[in-house]
Amino acid sequence: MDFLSKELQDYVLRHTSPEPELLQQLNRETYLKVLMPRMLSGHYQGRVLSMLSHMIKPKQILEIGTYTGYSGLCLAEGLTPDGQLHTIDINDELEDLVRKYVAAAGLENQINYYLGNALEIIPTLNIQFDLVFIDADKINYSRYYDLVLEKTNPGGYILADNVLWSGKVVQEPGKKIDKDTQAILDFNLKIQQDDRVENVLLPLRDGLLLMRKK
Ligand SMILES: C[S@@+](CC[C@H](N)C(=O)[O-])C[C@H]1O[C@@H](n2cnc3c(N)ncnc32)[C@H](O)[C@@H]1O
Repeated sequence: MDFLSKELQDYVLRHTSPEPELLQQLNRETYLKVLMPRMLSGHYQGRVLSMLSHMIKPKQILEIGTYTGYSGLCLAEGLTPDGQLHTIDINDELEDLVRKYVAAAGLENQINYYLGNALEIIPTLNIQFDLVFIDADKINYSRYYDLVLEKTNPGGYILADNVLWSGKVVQEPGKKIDKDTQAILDFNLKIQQDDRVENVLLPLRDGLLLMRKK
């Protein structure tokens, strides 16, 4: 679902910094070779993630849901020179592609890629994060939040993608709510009621929830 008209989307993109060449290549290769390429953040959201990361200047970033590595490379743009990004994905079929682009970006020493279930890997990470990006299976968003909140520094940020879930969060009353939509509804409500964080839901692409740990 598009929340802006095609004309406005084009205008917004024409007034946003261009997509870096390497990310254009990764974007193209994902669309050519990988299933469900719409999962990739893409030019506009990628520039937003990069801008937010530059504003935060994180030393430690956690990303849940690497996919082909696009959003991770965007977030890594704002790392401090000695900073590290930790990114987790359960799908090992994308490993070669991810590692190829991490190497092409010259970030092999700053990006730590973990293959496996994020619910099992996060508890093993003995790291405090300045920025966390939740972008994996929607059903587990609340669990990821519970796992990462204690590992987020006070004043640190947690971002969650797809929180408008193609507009299904406001579907007609009486219509059956599927499991993923219910999980997103529960997650959004939980954050709104949690006074340990301040939160702003941005209607950006499929909805990006920004949280700041107090
Ligand atoms: C929406 S895609 C991530 C897109 C990526 N962040 C981007 O913007 O380019 C979601 C990813 O989460 C991964 N995923 C799903 N369940 C997972 C789990 N339990 N642990 C780790 N990764 C998982 C999927 O394999 C998929 O690659």
